[in-house]
Amino acid sequence: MLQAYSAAAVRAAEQPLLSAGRGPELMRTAAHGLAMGVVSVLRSRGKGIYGANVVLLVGSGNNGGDALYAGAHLAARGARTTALLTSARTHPEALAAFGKSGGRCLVLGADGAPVSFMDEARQSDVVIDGLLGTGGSGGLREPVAGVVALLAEFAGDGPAVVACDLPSGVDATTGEVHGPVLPADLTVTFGAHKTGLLSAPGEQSAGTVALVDLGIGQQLGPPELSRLEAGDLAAFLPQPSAAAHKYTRGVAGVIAGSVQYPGAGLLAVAAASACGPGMVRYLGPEQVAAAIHVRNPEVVCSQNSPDEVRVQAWLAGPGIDGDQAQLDRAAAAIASGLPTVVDAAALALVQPATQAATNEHLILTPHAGELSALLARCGVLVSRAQIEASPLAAARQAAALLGAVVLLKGPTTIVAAPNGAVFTQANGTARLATAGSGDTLAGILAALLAMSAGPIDLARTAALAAALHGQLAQTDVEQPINAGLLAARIPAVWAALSQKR
Ligand SMILES: NC(=O)C1=CN([C@@H]2O[C@H](COP(=O)(O)OP(=O)(O)OC[C@H]3O[C@@H](n4cnc5c(N)ncnc54)[C@H](OP(=O)(O)O)[C@@H]3O)[C@@H](O)[C@H]2O)[C@@H](O)CC1
Ligand SMILES: [K+]
Repeated sequence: MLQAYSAAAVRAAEQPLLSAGRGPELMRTAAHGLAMGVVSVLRSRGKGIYGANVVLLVGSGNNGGDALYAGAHLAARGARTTALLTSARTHPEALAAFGKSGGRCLVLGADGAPVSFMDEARQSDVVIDGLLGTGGSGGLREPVAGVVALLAEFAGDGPAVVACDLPSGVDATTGEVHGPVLPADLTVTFGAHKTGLLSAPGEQSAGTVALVDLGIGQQLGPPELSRLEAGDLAAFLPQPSAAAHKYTRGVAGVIAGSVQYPGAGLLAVAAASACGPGMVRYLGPEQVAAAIHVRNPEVVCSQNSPDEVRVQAWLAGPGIDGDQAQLDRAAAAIASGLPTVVDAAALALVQPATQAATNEHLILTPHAGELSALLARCGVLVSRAQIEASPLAAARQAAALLGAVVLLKGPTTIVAAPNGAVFTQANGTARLATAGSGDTLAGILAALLAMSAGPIDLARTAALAAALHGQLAQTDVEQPINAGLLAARIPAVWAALSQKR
């Protein structure tokens, strides 16, 4: 499991080593890791260090110092290195080491970078972004911001970008992005993953993240957030025991779809069933049930109320807009006390928790717009755009106010629990942002809840569902995909993941 920490927590963990006078050693280790990252990027492009053109963007703090020491390492091995010093202050020892190794320095003027630097950067093999690290606050300021905006324009098919600790302008703790950021191909981060590297929108500028061990692991407290990796998926995907029968394997109840929107019911049921629970019960209109039976004859369909049937977990909400009977069933599922995934139209039925009615059995699965409406019901007015700019904070706030697990969909899916636990998953690609994809996720999650034995960790199960859902888009990445194709991929993807046990 990946674990990430705030900038303050990483600094606190480093402090004993700094107090013991080991700061220079830490910086050397960090810089060496950064240089190795640059070498790996050069190799992936068929180049060696000797004769490579490397450009450094150097800020006033230790982040710039790391970049300069890495530049010195590369210059000493034959790279042509040019640093753009962006502040009157530069880490003195690192600057001296860089100069001694043959690195060249140019200085940022009030009106921007020298033209020769921009030309060189455009033709370089790698740009090292060492402007701001954990000490940064707010976005890059002018004139650096202008330089970065220009570099970002040609970063796609120009030089590779390697970020030092984190892409400058990404908040290390919140993942918020203020102003222009140079999107990195590789981020070499030091000591521990920073929360901002595993949260949207910052994560989308980080590229691949490589961690350099600084030996501070023992000093780090509890993580701010966790991320399930392949081995965790293998361990946590439920496997039926030898003695299992259809009821012990779990029954997932699905309240989704309506005459007007039958597709949501079909997609949710198909996904839930493909996960292999003991049974899927569908509650909804006869017309939708008839369509479900064409593709999923194993599903037991009825027009019952949730109180009249036995399940281990519910999904309520996809495609039930405007269907009063379905909305009534959804309300009954929410009130049942069973683990319940609340999606789409059913989110409007959720009220802030009271002593009489807790929400601790609920997993809410909004997108940013739906979360904005949920928060408004708690008296917090934040727009969809504000949530997209700061999804980690919004998901946390909603989980605390509503007393329920919140799975906020987005480029990075964020799962926040009322007890403060947070998972983020970014297994999916933009390929999953298609109509009906959320219905599939909701169906998977309901099945996983139903199949879980013993006390269920709702947040971890939600993260597991998001990760499995994301993995469905990772096979045959060249093929176009739509939500209708996803359920059929579940068994093979599940089996492949389980083999990593
Ligand atoms: N700690 C350790 O043991 C180790 C730390 N390591 C490295 O140190 C990094 C943290 O270094 P750091 O604390 O010096 O801060 P850093 O991110 O370089 O920049 C802060 C400077 O930038 C400025 N500034 C702030 N905001 C700004 C803005 N928006 N736009 C422009 N400028 C802005 C601010 O100056 P100010 O403007 O406030 O005067 C301040 O001087 C960390 O990320 C890692 O790379 C590694 O070597 C391993 C060991
Ligand atoms: K940086």
